[in-house]
Amino acid sequence: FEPITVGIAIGAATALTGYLSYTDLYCRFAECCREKQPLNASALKLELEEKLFGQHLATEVILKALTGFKNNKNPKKPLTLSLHGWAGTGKNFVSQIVAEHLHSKGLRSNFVHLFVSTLHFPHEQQIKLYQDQLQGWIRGNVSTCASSVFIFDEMDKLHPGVIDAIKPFLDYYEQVDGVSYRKAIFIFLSNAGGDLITKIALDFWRAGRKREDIQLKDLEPVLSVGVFNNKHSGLWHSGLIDRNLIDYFIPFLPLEYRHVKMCVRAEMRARGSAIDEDIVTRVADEMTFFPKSEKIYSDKGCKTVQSRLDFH
Ligand SMILES: Nc1ncnc2c1ncn2[C@@H]1O[C@H](COP(=O)(O)OP(=O)(O)OP(=O)(O)O)[C@@H](O)[C@H]1O
Repeated sequence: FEPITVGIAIGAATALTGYLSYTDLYCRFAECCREKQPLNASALKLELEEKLFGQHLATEVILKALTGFKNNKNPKKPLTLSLHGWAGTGKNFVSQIVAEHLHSKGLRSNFVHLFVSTLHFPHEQQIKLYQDQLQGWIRGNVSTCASSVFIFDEMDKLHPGVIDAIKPFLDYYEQVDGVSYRKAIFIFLSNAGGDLITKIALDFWRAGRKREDIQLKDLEPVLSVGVFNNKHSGLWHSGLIDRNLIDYFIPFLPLEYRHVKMCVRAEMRARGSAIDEDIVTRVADEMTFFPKSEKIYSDKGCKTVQSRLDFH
């Protein structure tokens, strides 16, 4: 080897490691968009199994969808998940967990964006403006970070048509105006279809069948058609469904008395208190249950558990 060649090689190696450690150092203090960072599927599985109660279908589908998508080096379209179910059954809770596994700061990350219909798109007269803004926001954010996550809460309160503005981004295009959306993830949350899910869960219960025996195929087709035909679903006659751009319709089952108790215990644990079964029972007994005759499912899921616990 000539000394000059060796010198260049050493120089290049130093520059490279210097660059790498600089990047590492930088990303330790400032948030970086790590597009290629793999998903820790077993950690996600463990967290969902430990923390999400009574949602065997959602757990299974979310795991499958995310691992498949993140393991695919060349996805043909962004991942689109539509979460449906009764109030307080864990849709926001799961989105938060998923967001944290994709970008460690979760909902506080610069690459995770939460839109709430009644907050961000309240006026029916402004649909055109919202569509333009939405396109601009999404284009800007995906240009900055290809693996951006967009969560749309309260889809059922979104004026019909608003969401169709993002249809071009969800489609099978390699690029739209020079930006590729294929690594992005879109999550829609909605109460629409909650009645259909409850009906099927109730049918199983009345037939003496186990809740865990409900399969995705019992619910997914009913859900997609139901949501498409529901004027108040945010996806009414939506091109997103028409064009099969939603990859998974994920049902959240209504929560039973035993699940509410599990939520109370989880909350006590999170507060660092010892589990007091008397209090657990008292809090769960204060919740209201439906249908009137059988009183199986909690009206508000686990939603008011935290505030109720404050009174005990
Ligand atoms: N299945 C569940 N397992 C564990 N905890 C739950 C579950 N469902 C709800 N919770 C608890 O209740 C709180 C409220 O639930 P969450 O906000 O996720 O409901 P939601 O389905 O998004 O309701 P909404 O449709 O009204 O927005 C969560 O922060 C969590 O603490």
